[in-house]
Amino acid sequence: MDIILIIIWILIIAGWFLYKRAKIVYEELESYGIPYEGAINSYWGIIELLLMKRHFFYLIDDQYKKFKGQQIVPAFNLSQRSFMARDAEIIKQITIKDFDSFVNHDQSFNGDIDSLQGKMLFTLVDDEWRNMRNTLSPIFTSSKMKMMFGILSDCASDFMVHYEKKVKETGKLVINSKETFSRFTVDGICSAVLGFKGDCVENEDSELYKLSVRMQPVDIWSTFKFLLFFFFANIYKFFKFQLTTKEIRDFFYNAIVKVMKEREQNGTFRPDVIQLLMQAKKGQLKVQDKENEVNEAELSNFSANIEYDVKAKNTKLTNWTDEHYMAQGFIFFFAGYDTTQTLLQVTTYSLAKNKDVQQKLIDEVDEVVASLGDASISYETLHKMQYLDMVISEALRYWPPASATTRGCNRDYDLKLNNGKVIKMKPGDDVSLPIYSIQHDPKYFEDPEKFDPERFSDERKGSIVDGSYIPFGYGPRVCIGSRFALMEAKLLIFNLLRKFTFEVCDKTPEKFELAPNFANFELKEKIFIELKLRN
Ligand code: HEM
Repeated sequence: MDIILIIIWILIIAGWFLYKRAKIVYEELESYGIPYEGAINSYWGIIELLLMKRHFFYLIDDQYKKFKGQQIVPAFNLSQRSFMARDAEIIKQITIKDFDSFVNHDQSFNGDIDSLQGKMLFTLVDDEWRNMRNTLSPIFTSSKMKMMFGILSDCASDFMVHYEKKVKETGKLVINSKETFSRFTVDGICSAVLGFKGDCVENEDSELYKLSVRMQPVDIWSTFKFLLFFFFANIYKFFKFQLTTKEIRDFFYNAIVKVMKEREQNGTFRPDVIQLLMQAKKGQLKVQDKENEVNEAELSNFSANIEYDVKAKNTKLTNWTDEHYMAQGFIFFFAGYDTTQTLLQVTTYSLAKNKDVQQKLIDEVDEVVASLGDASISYETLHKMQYLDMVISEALRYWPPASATTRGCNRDYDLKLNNGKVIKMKPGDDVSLPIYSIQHDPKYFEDPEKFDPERFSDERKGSIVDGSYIPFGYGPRVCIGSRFALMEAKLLIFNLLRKFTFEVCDKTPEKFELAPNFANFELKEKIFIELKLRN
């Protein structure tokens, strides 16, 4: 009985302490007309996350919907002031126009917080980030993507051989789309980035596939560590937690550092990311390869990456260690395979549900196949497929694989609101960009719950407001791997639709509902769809 009383008192005091802290942090916002209620929601939201009651995505979306009409509202963090932008103009301002005041992703990240995660491009800050981004950008230009196109085409062919054999036995096959597409994207990223064949599609017991599953924070302990990493960086640091296990660190050491050394000794060459990382390490990688560059702006809707100048003021910070290169291999793998498999899940599910869209895409695929004769599809031809680009663009709007991203404020900054008031932002403040929510805001996208690729047609795409469509983020800190992801996803959809149609089956869920883990696209009910052999 005494113990229960003590616990109740501890909870009351902790609750009162948190309330007072929220008041100090957010009180100032009330004077700008930003409801204080938002701050309390944030605290309650974090408790729900800790208890694994809801997915992070729903907290963001609820907060976004609750404060209709506001341009900026409080977000979720207990270590620093945190805001959520719910306005395309503000997103544009923060990510592009005033980028120099918002260079980094989040203040809690830095090199010493986690030996591997702290050194990835995603988490590097300021000039260290600028230098690394400049070093790595040449790896993801269209000329380099063309170089890797053959590697990914081979992965897509292996996938097709495997599944054609299976489907032919009965004429149709029900697949667990998350597992099926994860196996493909792990193979793709493994072959194109790490430089060896993954064999996850062919080999059901693949150790690499099992490792990729273990990398996802789905169990309580990993989710808890992730939450500490994001929301209570000081506690995370104090206990010297690491998000990655020794097994994962060893895998990436062997896959990146060891292979780089071996290739250097043996003088072997393969057109993959690891080779480009070796060139980048020696400073031999040039940003432009004009002759082979593809003008993607001419070829597709949103596939083109704008190259921003992110030159560092202090260019001397380039003495990268082996751990830095290992960290880049890790982030390319981690950020690359799960996002792209989510895109494939959403695309195939949406095509199965929207047969008219699927038929229109099949018509385009057939037209391209007829024009190819015996030749294989090229990088340029794939990117010229306009309807495929529209479908993929809509899938990325409908369910963006990354439902939010963040920017940390790195210097005093006046954020002007439409009501004439100015929020005085300080170094250490965070702004989250709610990718899913803004892409589902009827203010920007009419009938947002409808899967409608026509939004991206030549006639209509011009009316999309800048800053409201941001599946790969926005500005100089935009996803570095977007070209790779689009190429991989388009290639597989093209190959699949040559042979199969996607059908809804008994086990296909009516809608997506995310499981209550922290961050990744893990559904309560898995998506099963049927692959049916085309006549
Ligand atoms: C459909 C697939 C993908 C989606 C939707 C996606 C989405 C995103 C988003 C939203 C960001 C944050 C951008 C920002 O804050 O403005 C990001 C960053 C990043 N992504 Fe992706 N991504 C995808 C695939 C990939 C692939 C294939 C790779 C690597 C091969 C990759 C590597 C990265 C890296 C390294 C960053 C950090 C960039 C930086 O901080 O400079 N992503 N991605």
